[in-house]
Amino acid sequence: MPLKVGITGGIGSGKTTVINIFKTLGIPVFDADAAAKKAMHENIDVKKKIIELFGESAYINNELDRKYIAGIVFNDALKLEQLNAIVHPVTIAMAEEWMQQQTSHYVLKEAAILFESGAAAGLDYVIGVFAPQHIRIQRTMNRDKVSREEVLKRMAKQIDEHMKMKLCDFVITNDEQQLVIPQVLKVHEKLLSIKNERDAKG
Ligand SMILES: CC(C)(COP(=O)(O)OP(=O)(O)OC[C@H]1O[C@@H](n2cnc3c(N)ncnc32)[C@H](O)[C@@H]1O)[C@@H](O)C(=O)NCCC(=O)NCCS
Ligand SMILES: Nc1ncnc2c1ncn2[C@@H]1O[C@H](COP(=O)(O)OP(=O)(O)OP(=O)(O)O)[C@@H](O)[C@H]1O
Repeated sequence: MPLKVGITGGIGSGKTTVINIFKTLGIPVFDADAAAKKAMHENIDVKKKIIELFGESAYINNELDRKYIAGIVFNDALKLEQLNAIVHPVTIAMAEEWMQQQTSHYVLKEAAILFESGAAAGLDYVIGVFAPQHIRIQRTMNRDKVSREEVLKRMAKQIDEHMKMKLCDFVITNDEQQLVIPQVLKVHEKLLSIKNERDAKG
């Protein structure tokens, strides 16, 4: 069984960018955002609950209207909590099933809200990807073509970044000053040696 390793960091921290380096090292990655989206489109029970919560206009031609839902949940804490309660347990179960099938030394589970969703509890280690807030805001505004206010609203639903990093076992700084690849290699080597030690102990 591989080590189960989470990788987290707030919106725009550069998780996807860092993960692409781990992928070149042959490490399988579970994308929790993508799994949540899949569940919201394909899981009949999840879809039913979402329609109960947001009404028929939650879907247009069977496609989740993400802009519409985002407009509600990032302005209404209770609705976000209710949406999370529908989606997160299903996503966590999907990740668990996927991780059990992998044969590598370790696997990565990527999620912006790994601690917030309770998913970190089932993992062996967590890697944090850190970037300062002003860089994260600018990156997300550029990538998603959204306003500063929209980015700030999502940030407000995520644990403070410094606190999040304190909860992590490893931190990779992606601030455009420090080189990222050597930091990834260091964490990779460490995880391989932990796994080897674990296997040697039986
Ligand atoms: C509200 C939705 C429809 C908006 O879709 P949209 O395409 O605009 O955003 P996307 O899903 O790509 O998320 C972009 C970023 O927003 C932030 N974000 C998304 N969901 C949440 C959440 N529940 N709490 C806090 N931040 C969130 C994360 O930083 C994420 O990386 C969508 O984010 C959603 O369904 N969220 C609830 C499910 C969830 O928690 N997904 C994240 C699982 S890790
Ligand atoms: N070191 C870097 N230098 C320059 N641009 C970067 C760097 N790291 C990430 N970016 C850019 O910043 C944006 C956000 O990065 P990325 O999509 O990897 O973040 P993320 O943590 O996965 O975000 P989210 O939680 O929103 O999904 C992307 O457009 C990416 O290309």
